[in-house]
Formats: sequence, structure tokens, C-alpha cells
Amino acid sequence: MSLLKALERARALRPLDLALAHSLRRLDPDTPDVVLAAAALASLAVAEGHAGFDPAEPQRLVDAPIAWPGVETWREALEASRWVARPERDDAESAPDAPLVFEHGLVYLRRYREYERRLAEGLRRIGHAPPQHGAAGEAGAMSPTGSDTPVPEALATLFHQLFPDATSGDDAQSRAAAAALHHSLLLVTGGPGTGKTTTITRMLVLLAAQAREAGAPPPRIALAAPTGRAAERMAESVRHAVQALTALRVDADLCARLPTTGTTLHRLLGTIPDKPVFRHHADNPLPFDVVVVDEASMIDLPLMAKLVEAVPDGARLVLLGDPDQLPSVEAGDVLAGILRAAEASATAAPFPARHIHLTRGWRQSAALDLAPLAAAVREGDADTTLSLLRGGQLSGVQFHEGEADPLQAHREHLLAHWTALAEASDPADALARAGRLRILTAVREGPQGARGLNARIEGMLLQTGLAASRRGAGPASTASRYFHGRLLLISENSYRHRLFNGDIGICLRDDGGTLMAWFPGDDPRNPRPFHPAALPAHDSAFAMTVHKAQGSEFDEVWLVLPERDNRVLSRELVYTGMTRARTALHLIGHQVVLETALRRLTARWSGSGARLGRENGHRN
Ligand SMILES: Nc1ncnc2c1ncn2[C@@H]1O[C@H](COP(=O)(O)OP(=O)(O)OP(=O)(O)O)[C@@H](O)[C@H]1O
Repeated sequence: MSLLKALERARALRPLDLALAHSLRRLDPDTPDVVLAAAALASLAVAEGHAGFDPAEPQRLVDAPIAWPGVETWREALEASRWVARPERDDAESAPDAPLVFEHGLVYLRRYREYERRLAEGLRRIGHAPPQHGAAGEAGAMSPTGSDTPVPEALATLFHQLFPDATSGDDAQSRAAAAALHHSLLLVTGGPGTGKTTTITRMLVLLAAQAREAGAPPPRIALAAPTGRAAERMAESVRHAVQALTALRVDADLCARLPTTGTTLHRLLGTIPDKPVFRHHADNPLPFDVVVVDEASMIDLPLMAKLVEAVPDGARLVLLGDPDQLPSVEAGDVLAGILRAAEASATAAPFPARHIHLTRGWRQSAALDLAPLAAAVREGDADTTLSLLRGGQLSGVQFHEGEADPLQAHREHLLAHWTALAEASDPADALARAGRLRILTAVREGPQGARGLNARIEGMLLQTGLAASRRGAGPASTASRYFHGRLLLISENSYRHRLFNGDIGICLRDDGGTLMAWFPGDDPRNPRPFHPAALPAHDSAFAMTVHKAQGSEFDEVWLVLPERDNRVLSRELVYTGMTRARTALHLIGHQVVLETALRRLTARWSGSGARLGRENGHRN
């Protein structure tokens, strides 16, 4: 049987993947079977979060009993095929008439290979440009900072005011800020609460001072993140950090130059309705001198390529993120590739980025002692993870071992939270209350999946009479999909509504009995109402997948693992789910499932590391 047929039989391919293979065969009936299969698998690989398909490890993409050809068979067929381009250099555009590219050992759909190439080119362009008012080329005296990066004498007083610990030599926060004076491309990574936003705020004050010293206008700064919620959280953290600086008597005029609001990447780049291109690109770059992007691990390859291309010459790009979190669902793991290239170039220096990793946790929560657990999960250390969970010594952490259904043993506690939503005084209050507790799941389908849990929760709420609102809604009916207190999760981007995948809202009935869905606006005190029937695609949000919760935090998180192992379970998923909790974490699951999850890393196939660092090998 042909490989394509075998894949089809095994139901391994999506209709879209098959359609690509079939259209190549239609255009050239002599196309070898392995090339057709490679095209379909390259298409499937993108859907699974890879940039391309690695014929050396096909079983990582399809776990069905397939008689896979050897690597040499793939290679020979691919190299001989008219459909497959093999560019001489990995920084040269690939031939537009070949839909596939074979490079760095990966079979790419041409479009994704081009995104990788454009991303690498854009990052090099940004990194190699001397930064505006850069310290590097300055003739003025330099002041040592205790690290390898000195700051100009004129900024030294401010620098030490901002970073009192700088002279100790091992203060990564001050090293990151000092590096920003010299480098246009800066990567600042670290887990939750390691001070990424605090550091960036102080760095921006330094950049404002640097511009003032040079007699230049204040830098135009953009704060952005992949989701609206993440952008909002970032702006809030920046506002807090600025307040703290005022208390340190840092020049108020400099602090006033920092932005107080954040935006989504889509809004920053400027979407055009019904078009896949943005308003800002290489020929119409962003009107900013410094672009700071938080939650960079969530950005997929196409979006990162478009962002980087829109950054103007001479501007700074600062990427913040936690590399231990789940990569983006779409073709991703871009941050991992960039970080690997930056690390490799610390010695070889072909890739002009500076990477600072922050490790010290600063967020002191008396209620939740998550750090040791997060560290053990990040290391994949199942023994320590289990003994910490079972020991019960970590404040705010509870392990409900062997349980599978949060709605059985903890029904009263959970229902009390959801019924309280309906008691909120106004929509802003209801949305604030909604963030106090969330069930997070690994999967969408199945008994421990978000979809099934939501359906059961809705049933319970309707039964308890919640839907029959005190505000005269009439009797509850299971037929009414929208009820007072229903939490909603938007599942597609709608620029017309300014509602984005991952946005969370709540249905509330007003005193007149009209039910509207309320979503956060630019000002958290002023949510925006929508008629439920007019909303873009959405689900309930009492329970949601960890993937959808990326970039958000909740006071109390109930993380529910499936009863049996599932391919989506990974170390990063457990880490990301746990670290969404602010004051309490409840973990529901079985030992074996947790152990298996911690052993699995979501490595993605990507050529970015190799392309950026010109290193050998192709995996991030
Ligand atoms: N150098 C420091 N000295 C004192 N407090 C600090 C310092 N750095 C950070 N913090 C405090 O630690 C907390 C977390 O900092 P911050 O929000 O900057 O971390 P983050 O890495 O951006 O977190 P997240 O990834 O969760 O957004 C804040 O309350 C901040 O005030």
C-alpha cells in the first residue's frame, strides 16, 4: 500500500493535508508517493505546532503503525522532485513555483520556510543596527556597573538609583538594563515574578534619560503582548513599577515618559478587515523607537516574522517571556529558537542579540508557596514534584491525588464561586470576581476536558436556579444558552468587535431583564457590552484549557489532569497551568499521568535555531 494511502487509512491526515497531496498528484501524476506523503505531513506538522516535518522522526508526528521509509528514501525522492526547492543558501528566497522546501533536514511548506527566513533576516537587521543614542559608539566616559556592561557616566547616578544592587555583580536585572543601552535586540526571560516587567520599566526610564542626555525627543515606546489580557496585565505591572520608582524619588519627568497602556500585537501591527496582512510592515514600519513585547513564548512563527519586519531601522526590540511555558499552538517555539541562537552566539557571535535570564523570584506571596514546585516541574523531576505535592508543606498548594472529577468532591466550593458571580454589583465587579477562580484542563474533549466540564457546570448552575435571575429573568430553562452569570471565552479573533481569541466575558441581565455579554475594555472600570447573538465564536469559560489560559492569571487554579495519558500532556503544560495561580493551586490527577507528563517535552521541529545561529542541526 502506498504511504499516502496508509496515512489516510490510519486517519492521520486532515482533509486539508490530503487536498495538498492530491492537488500535486493532479498536476503531475508521476509525483512519487513519498513526496505526496511528505507534502501532506508538512501541512499536518504546521497544524501540530512545527515549522516543518522531519522525515527522520515521522513517528513523532503520527503515532500509528506505519511502515515508514528510511531517511535516505525520503531524501532521494525529495531532492529529485520538481515540487521541492532546495535553496543554495538558507537566507535566499526559495523558488516561488515549488510548494515545498527541503532544508536543514526538514520538509517545509514554502510559506513557513519563508516566514523562518524573513524572521531571521529581520532579527539580524534589528540586532546589527546601532541603537539610537546608543552607548556603544559614545565617546563619553563609561561607569562600571559591576557587570561586563558599563553605562555612560552621565547615566551612572540614575542607574544606581534604579538598581541599588547593581555593584554586587550578579544582579541580572541591572545587567539586562545596562545591556539595553548597548543593544537593539534584547531578550529578557524568566519565570513568573522574576521581575521581567520591573526590569523593563527601569530600563525604559534609562532609555528616556539617555535620549534626554542626547538632546533627543523622548523615545516612542510601545508595550504589546499576544493577547489582550496579557497586554493589560503588562501595562498594570508597568504602572505599579512606575509608582514604586516615584517612591524611590526617581525623576518624575522621566517616569512620565513611559506608556501607561498596552496593546495586542494585532492592534499594534494594525489589522485590515478580511486581509491576512497588517497595516505596518517593512515598507510602513511601526512609529516607535522601542517595542517591548511580553509573553513572547506565545507568539507563533508568522506573527513573529511580521512583527520583526515592522520594527523600523534603528529601533529597539525587547522580547520578554518564560521559555519554560507552552509554546504557541500554531507553528511556534520561535522564542526557543531565538534563545538557542543567542546562546550559541555568546561564543561564536553571528546572531546579534543579548539574552539575560532572570532567576530570582521576587513575588512574595504569603498565601502561595509555588516556587519549589514550579522548579521541580520545570526540571521534570517527578520524585521531588510528587513529594512536595504529597508533603502538604507548600502553603496554598493542594494535591487531590487519584481524583478525576472536581465537580464531585468539591462541588459546593466551586458552585459557591460561580453563584457569587451573579451577585456582582456591576459588570466590572463581575469580571473582577470571574478572575478569582478557574478550572484549567489539559484537554478539551473527554470527561476531564473543558467542554464536558463546562456543560456539566452550566447544568448545575441552571439547576440551582442561578439562571432564574433575581432580576426577573423568568424561570430557568436548559434551552437558554445565555444566562445571568455565564462566563464566556472568545475562540476567534474579531477585529470588528475588538474581541480576541482568549478574551473572557460574562453574561449579565440588567434591571430591565435584557441580557448582555460584558467584556473588558481598555479601561478595566468600563467593560463593553455585546449582544450575545452578535458575538464571534465562543465557548463557556468556567473551565478552559491551559493553552487558552496562557497569559492570564487567576487567584485560585484547579488544574485537572486527564485520567489517562494524552499526547498533549507535557512538562510545559503542567508548568504553565500551575503558574497561572496567584494564591491557591489545586491539582487533580493520578501519579502515573503526572509522571508521564513530566517526562514529555513539547519539542518542536524548527529551523530557526540553525538559521539564526548558523549552527549544525535543526532542532530547537
Ligand atoms: N529588584 C526588585 N526589588 C524588589 N522587588 C522586586 C524587584 N524585582 C521585582 N520585584 C517585585 O516582584 C514582583 C514581580 O515582579 P514583575 O511583575 O516585574 O515580575 P514578572 O517577571 O514580570 O512577572 P510575570 O511574568 O508574572 O508578569 C513585583 O511585585 C515587583 O515589585
